[in-house]
Amino acid sequence: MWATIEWGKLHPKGLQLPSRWAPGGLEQAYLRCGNITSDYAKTFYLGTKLMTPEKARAIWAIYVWCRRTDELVDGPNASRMNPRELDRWEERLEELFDGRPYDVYDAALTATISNFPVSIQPFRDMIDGMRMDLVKPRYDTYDELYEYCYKVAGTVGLMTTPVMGVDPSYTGPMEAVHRAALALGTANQLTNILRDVGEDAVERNRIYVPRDELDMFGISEAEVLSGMFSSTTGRIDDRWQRFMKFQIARARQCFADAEAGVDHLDTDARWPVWSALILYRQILDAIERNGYNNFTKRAYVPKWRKYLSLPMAFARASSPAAIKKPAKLLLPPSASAATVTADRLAK
Ligand SMILES: CC(C)=CCC/C(C)=C/CC/C(C)=C/CC/C(C)=C/[C@@H]1[C@@H](COP(=O)(O)OP(=O)(O)O)[C@]1(C)CC/C=C(\C)CC/C=C(\C)CCC=C(C)C
Ligand SMILES: Nc1ncnc2c1ncn2[C@@H]1O[C@H](COP(=O)(O)OP(=O)(O)OP(=O)(O)O)[C@@H](O)[C@H]1O
Ligand SMILES: [Mn+2]
Repeated sequence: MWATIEWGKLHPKGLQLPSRWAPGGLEQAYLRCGNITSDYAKTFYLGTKLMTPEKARAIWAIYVWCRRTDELVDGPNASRMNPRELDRWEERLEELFDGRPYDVYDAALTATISNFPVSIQPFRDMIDGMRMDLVKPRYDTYDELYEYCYKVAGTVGLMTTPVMGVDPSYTGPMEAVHRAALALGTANQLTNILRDVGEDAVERNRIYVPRDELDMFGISEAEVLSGMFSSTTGRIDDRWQRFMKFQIARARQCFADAEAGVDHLDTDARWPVWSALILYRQILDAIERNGYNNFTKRAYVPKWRKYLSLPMAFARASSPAAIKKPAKLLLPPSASAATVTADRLAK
């Protein structure tokens, strides 16, 4: 049975939702998205509470859609995943953008896109990123990896920026904000990849770090698959340490490219974004503290550091001086790879 619920006014086409999925209507749909967000990412959820309720719940709806998309290829049912399922997921996406959500979580997103100028393209691109994950276990170059990072993470920046909004006093080009949003997504994804090198290689036969860069440091694919420990010292191989220094420097550069953009966001969005940036970036420090062993040690940010970071992020978000910094644009992927040359870092 289909019931038109109170959000007809939100969407020009009028929204329809099976009533069994919307016992309390839109409010319930959003609340459920909020609960899922808080289950998966408590600190981040807390950050969204500083935003206006309209923005916060829109971000939760986007979060849940992204999380579900990721679960399709990464979750417990992932082994049954195939391109057909992703095609179906994309049809559902088109339908929900057309005002015909399939379930209650989709419905929250339908309402979101009618409230904020969110475009469908980054959502399509994220599904495409998941398709890449199904068929592409290796990356030859950083340009290839960058495309993957854009699709699975840069897209998140493009989805959420129209909800968070830019500061009314910002008069610069929107392009700079979008580039920063892309940079933060890329930085997070690169960090995620560096944290999980061992797990991805051993459990999933995936190597995301670029093959030509492994070559540059004289590292073979087989060595990555078996863990880069020196047979004489038993410690992480020197080549791997140098390689990781190079990778970490590039990820840090992406975080730096994102920084100026955060200050252009609307005030209430800055804290959650600074928190995400500061928390995620610390995973890189943790990899260093682990002596670059991302094969048998998982880099994580200890709780006390996390909680220390939140007031730091808050201070950073509230600092008016930060706004005066000139916007810095993200270099194109190959240029940005070139700025942090292997030579400089291999010392
Ligand atoms: C306000 C804010 C921080 C919003 C982002 C919230 C949001 C909608 C997140 C969705 C994340 C998600 C589930 C993506 C699916 C693909 C995926 C899993 C990507 C990886 C995320 C890390 O998740 P996790 O640690 O749980 O990974 P595991 O699966 O457990 O391995 C990613 C690394 C990508 C995360 C990317 C972002 C959070 C993008 C951030 C960029 C912005 C919010 C734009 C900010 C704007 C400017 C101008 C700087
Ligand atoms: N200790 C950690 N170290 C590194 N990354 C983390 C850690 N905890 C969570 N994350 C990542 O940071 C992102 C934000 O999540 P959040 O910090 O809210 O995680 P949480 O585990 O729910 O937090 P809490 O410690 O408050 O329960 C998530 O995508 C998560 O993968
Ligand atoms: Mn995942």
